[in-house]
Amino acid sequence: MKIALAQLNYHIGNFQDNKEKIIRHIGKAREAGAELVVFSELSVTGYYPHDLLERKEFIEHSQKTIEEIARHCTGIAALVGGPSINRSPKGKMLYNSAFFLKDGKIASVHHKTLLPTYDVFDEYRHFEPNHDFELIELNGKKLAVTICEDLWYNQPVLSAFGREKLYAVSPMKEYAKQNPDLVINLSASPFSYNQEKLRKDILLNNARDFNIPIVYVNQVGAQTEIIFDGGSLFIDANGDVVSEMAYFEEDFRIIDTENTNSKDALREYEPIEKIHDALVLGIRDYFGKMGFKQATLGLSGGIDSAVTVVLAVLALGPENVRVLLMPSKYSSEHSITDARDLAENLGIQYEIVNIHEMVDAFDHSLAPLFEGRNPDVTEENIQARIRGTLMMAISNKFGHILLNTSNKSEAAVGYGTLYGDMNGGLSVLGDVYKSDVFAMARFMNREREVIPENTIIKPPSAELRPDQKDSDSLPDYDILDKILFNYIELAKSPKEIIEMGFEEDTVHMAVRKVNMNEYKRFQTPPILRISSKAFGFGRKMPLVAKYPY
Ligand SMILES: Nc1ncnc2c1ncn2[C@@H]1O[C@H](COP(=O)(O)OP(=O)(O)OC[C@H]2O[C@@H]([n+]3cccc(C(=O)O)c3)[C@H](O)[C@@H]2O)[C@@H](O)[C@H]1O
Ligand SMILES: Nc1ncnc2c1ncn2[C@@H]1O[C@H](COP(=O)(O)OP(=O)(O)OP(=O)(O)O)[C@@H](O)[C@H]1O
Ligand SMILES: NC(=O)CC[C@H](N)C(=O)O
Repeated sequence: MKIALAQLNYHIGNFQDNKEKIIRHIGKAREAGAELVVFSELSVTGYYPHDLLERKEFIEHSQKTIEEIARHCTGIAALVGGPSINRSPKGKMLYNSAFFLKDGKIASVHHKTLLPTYDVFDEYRHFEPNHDFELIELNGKKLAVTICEDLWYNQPVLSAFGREKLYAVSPMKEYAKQNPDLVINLSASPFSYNQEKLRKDILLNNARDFNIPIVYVNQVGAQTEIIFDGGSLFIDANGDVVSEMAYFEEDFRIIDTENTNSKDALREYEPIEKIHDALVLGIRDYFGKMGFKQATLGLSGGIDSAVTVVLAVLALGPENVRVLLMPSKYSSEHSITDARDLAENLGIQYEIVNIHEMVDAFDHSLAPLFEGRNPDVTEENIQARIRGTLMMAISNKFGHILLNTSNKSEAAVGYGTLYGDMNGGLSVLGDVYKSDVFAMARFMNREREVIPENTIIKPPSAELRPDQKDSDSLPDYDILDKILFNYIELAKSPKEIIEMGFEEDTVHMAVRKVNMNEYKRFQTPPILRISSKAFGFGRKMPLVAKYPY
């Protein structure tokens, strides 16, 4: 059977554009002689529409759109993802479904069985689970239609008692009893660097365990902070990849289920490269889908703002990025030259605004109130807040969106000033540990020195007081990041982390800072997610709590 895999980037709630894109690809698939074209999970609405799914008009609009798409499905069949309402004696139930379109009509509707409700997923909030496992018959072949998590049934889910809980039902086992020729999976599986391998293994193992080929079509593109990487697959019954589609871009491919001999040459990625590409796509789609074109940020000569500005230029073009260099009396001469060199290398607009006098004016006005008190973090923060105010002035005046430059290590331990350098509309590096920010800077310089070498090799500093270094307040980043990764991503206890060989005081200090600073992260902009445990709505922690750490 010839099947077209349509790996596309959807705009949530933009039924018009999504519909046109789907119809265009149905036509393309038909012209190429495909018998079936498969789109990704909730393709009509975009994944994930959250509480838009609670609105009657939204569901009706989706239903009408699918009916219209169905009318274009002649001479070819299609599987399109969307919400479906089932009217039963118990009332109206909403399902996350795959619509099988054929002969100009909706021929059947197949629902998702396993509804993920962990990390960034919240599907039980809106959908009911499926209990029917009916195959589709098409041109003499029997097809089992599954939706994303349906193939993840044997993955332990984080539960109150550890990572033990397993789903009670296995959709694959239910379908396998009926001997399908092929499993189709409509997916919306986001990128995360520590889940990538797991995802592929799950898919390959399913094919191998049940001895059935799998057609897997993933969504691509960023939806606010969640970045979908695509990488759709055709896997043969031995669990070998026959076709692997592009990452971080739309792709369209026709496969022949009878021909599994010619395997695709798979492209090798450097470890940091996918994170890099994910963030570029994240910025581009946040701006593109919101109708923004231009970004701004403060360029300090340090590595975080350097990496952020390079990503912004790749996503939006140099003509759409404008930066401010805002030296104070504590800024070193090389910070200004490093920042200027970078701006010139990138060909972006930059201006220098010295904040020295503004800082003095604040200090002067506050002097009578602060009489008898020594300068402390208050004065340091005033500098960061003056910069934050200037950046927001540029944003207001010219319509540039401010990119936040805080990395995950800083966000974790609260090393940043509220309403200062924590300002911004979108956080680019908030899920990237400082050690990976260095790796990314090196990757960006792989062909030529875009980021001045000095920016990469100098010790990180906030430059808010004389000779300040991050290492005065924090452990070295290579140690801190490992502790944070074990605590945040792997949910290990401080005791377990100490047993791994980390110094006791350092572990307690890091963990205490993470817990104490929930309130700060609650006020940060959305963070582009590249890990399986990013700060944001996939990590829900109480602000007010007595943390056992
Ligand atoms: N639980 C809670 N719920 C709600 N609000 C709470 C709170 N606890 C404190 N607060 C509020 O938060 C304030 C403290 O937060 P904040 O004003 O931000 O200040 P704070 O966290 O005390 O200081 C900022 C720290 O970040 C460092 N920094 C600043 C700028 C850039 C960089 C860098 O290298 O990137 C590092 C700086 O050196 C300093 O160590 C308190 O004064 C209080 O108003
Ligand atoms: N002199 C400056 N000129 C322009 N922007 C600045 C300046 N200093 C700080 N900023 C802004 O505030 C952010 C926080 O900077 P800071 O230097 O305090 O620490 P950082 O987290 O090490 O960041 P970076 O590595 O970019 O310096 C910077 O990324 C930058 O956007
Ligand atoms: N849409 C989904 O069902 C996604 C959940 C799945 N575990 C994934 O990350 O791919």
